[in-house]
Amino acid sequence: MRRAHPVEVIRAAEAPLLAAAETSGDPDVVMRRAAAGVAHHTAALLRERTGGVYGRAVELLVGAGDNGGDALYAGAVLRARGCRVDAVLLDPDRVHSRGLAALRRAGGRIHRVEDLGSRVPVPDVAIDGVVGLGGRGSLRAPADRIVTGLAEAGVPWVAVDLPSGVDADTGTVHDAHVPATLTVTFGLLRRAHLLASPVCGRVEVVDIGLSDPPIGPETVYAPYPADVGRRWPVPGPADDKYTQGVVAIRAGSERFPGAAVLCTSAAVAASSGMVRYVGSGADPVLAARPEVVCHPSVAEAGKAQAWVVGPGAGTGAEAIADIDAVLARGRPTLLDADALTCVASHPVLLRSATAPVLLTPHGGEFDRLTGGWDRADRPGALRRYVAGLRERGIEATVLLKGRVTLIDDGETTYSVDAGSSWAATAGSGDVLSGITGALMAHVAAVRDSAAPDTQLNLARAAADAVTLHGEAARLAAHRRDPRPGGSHAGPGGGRVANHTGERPGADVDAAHGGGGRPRAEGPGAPIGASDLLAAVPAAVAALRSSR
Ligand SMILES: NC(=O)C1=CN([C@@H]2O[C@H](COP(=O)(O)OP(=O)(O)OC[C@H]3O[C@@H](n4cnc5c(N)ncnc54)[C@H](O)[C@@H]3O)[C@@H](O)[C@H]2O)[C@@H](O)CC1
Repeated sequence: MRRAHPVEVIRAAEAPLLAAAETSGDPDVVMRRAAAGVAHHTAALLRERTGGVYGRAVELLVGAGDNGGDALYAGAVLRARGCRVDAVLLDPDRVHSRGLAALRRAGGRIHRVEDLGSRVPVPDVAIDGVVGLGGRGSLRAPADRIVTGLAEAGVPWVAVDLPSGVDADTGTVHDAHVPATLTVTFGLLRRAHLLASPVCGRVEVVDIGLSDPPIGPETVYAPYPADVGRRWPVPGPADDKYTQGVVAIRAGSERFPGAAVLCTSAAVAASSGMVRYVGSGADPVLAARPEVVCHPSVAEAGKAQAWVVGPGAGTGAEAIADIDAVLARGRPTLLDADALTCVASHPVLLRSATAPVLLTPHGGEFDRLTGGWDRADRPGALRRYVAGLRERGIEATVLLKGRVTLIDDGETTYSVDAGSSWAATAGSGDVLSGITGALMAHVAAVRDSAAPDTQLNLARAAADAVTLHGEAARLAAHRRDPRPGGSHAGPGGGRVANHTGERPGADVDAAHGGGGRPRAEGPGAPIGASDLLAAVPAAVAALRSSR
C-alpha cells in the first residue's frame, strides 16, 4: 500500500532534520537536498520533452515561503547544467534570500511580476514554487494569471512538493491551481498526492533522510496494482464454486433491465465462484450469462456469502421490502444506486443490518444520504458520515465514487485514482457493484472458513475492486486506439497504469484548458459500460501479471 500523511505528521517528521541543519550552521542543507531532487526530475522531464537539458528555458514562479526557496535552489542547479533560468518573484520582500542569492550567483535572471509587462517568451518548463505545505486556498493574483497563461501555451508545470492551489490535507483542488505534469515531493507522500492525483501528474519522491512516521487515522492508503493482482481471487486446486464465494444480486427492473445484466455479468467475470440473481430481469440476465442462477424472490434465494442490492432495482414499496429482506439475512451487503435512494428516504432501513454494509454513492447520492456535504473536504465529509453511521451501531463502509474514489470504514481511508476518466459512462457503476459484490463474497467465504470470528476488511476489498474497474476502463478505451502499441495489445494489454502518477496526456489542452483543465486522457476512445465489462478479464490478467 502507498501511504500518504497529513501536514502535521510531515512537519513532525522533518523537525529533527531541520534542527540538526540549524545546529550544523548550514540551515539550508535539507532544502538544497530537496532542490537537487527537483532539478534532477525537471532535467529528466526536459530530456523527455525536448531531447536535452543544456540551453533549455526554465521559468520559476516563486512565492514567499520555503517552497519558493526550493524552487530558487533548484533553479541554481539547472542553471549550472546550462539552462536559461528566469525567476518571477511574487513577493520580493519576503523571498527566501539565500535561495535567491544562490540563483543570482549561478547566473539566473530575476524578475518582479510588475516588470514582466506583456513579456511572452514561453519556457520549456515552468517550476511552481508558489506554495507548498503552507498553502491555503486558491492561487491568488497574479500567480493565477501566469499559471493559466503558461498552461494554455502548453508549458509543462513541475510542482515543488505539491501543486499550488491544492490543499495538502483535504486534496481540494481550487479553481485556480497549478495543473502539474510532474510533482516532486520530499521523503513522504502528502495526502493530496493520493486525494488529488489527477492534478499532481507523475509524483516523484526524493529521499531527504526522513524516517517513516507513525500511521494514524488520517493516513490515506492506495493499493499498488501489483498487490491487487496478487490478492485477486482465482481458483486453487481445492476450490469449488462455493468455496470461492457466492454473491446474490437484487438488481434491475422493468424500467432498467440493463442494470441487472451489467451487474450480474460483471460479478461472473470478476471471480470464478457463483452468481445468484433475484429480480424481474431473469430473462435478459440468462440470455447474457446462462451460468447465473435465478430465483423468484429474496426469500427463495439459496445461500450466498454476500449480497448486492440496488442497481436499477427501483425505489417503490417492493424494492424497499427487498432491501429489508436482504439485510435481515445477515450477510455482508453492498447497497448501491436505488437502494441508496431508499436508505436516504428511510434511514431506519439500515437498522435491519446485522452484518457489515458497504454503501457506494456517487456525489449526488451522497448528497441525498447526508442532506448535503462539504465538497471542499471530501475525505472529511466521508469520515464524518461513516462515524455517524457507526455511532448508530451500523457497521458501515462507504465508497464515494469519482475519478478518485474514496473508501472509508471509520478508521482507514483508501483513495483510488482510476488513472483515467473513461469509466465516467452510464452503467459503469452497475459493473462496479458486480465486481465488488463478487470480491466481497470471496473475502467473506475465506473468512468464514478460516477465521469466522474476525472482521472483514470490506474497505480493502472495495479498493481492490475499484482498482480493477479503473484498469478495465483504461484497457477498453485503449483497445480501440489504432496506433501501433496503443491498442489490441491483447489480454493484459501492456503496462498497468501507475495510479499515483501516470496520466497519459497529462498536459493541458488549450482548447479545453481555460484555467488549466487537464486534457482528456491521451490516446483512446470513449467507451460504454459494456466495453468496460468486456475488458474485465483482461484487466484481471493485467493486474495479476503486473510487478
Ligand atoms: N520543512 C522542511 O524540512 C522542508 C521544507 N521544504 C519546503 O518548504 C515548504 C513549506 O514551506 P513554508 O512552511 O514556508 O510554506 P510555503 O512555502 O508552502 O508557503 C508559505 C507562505 O505562503 C503564503 N500563502 C499561503 N497560501 C497562499 C496562497 N494561496 N497564495 C499565495 N500565498 C499563500 C503564506 O502566507 C506564507 O507566507 C514545503 O512545501 C517544501 O517545499 C523543503 O525545503 C524540504 C525541507
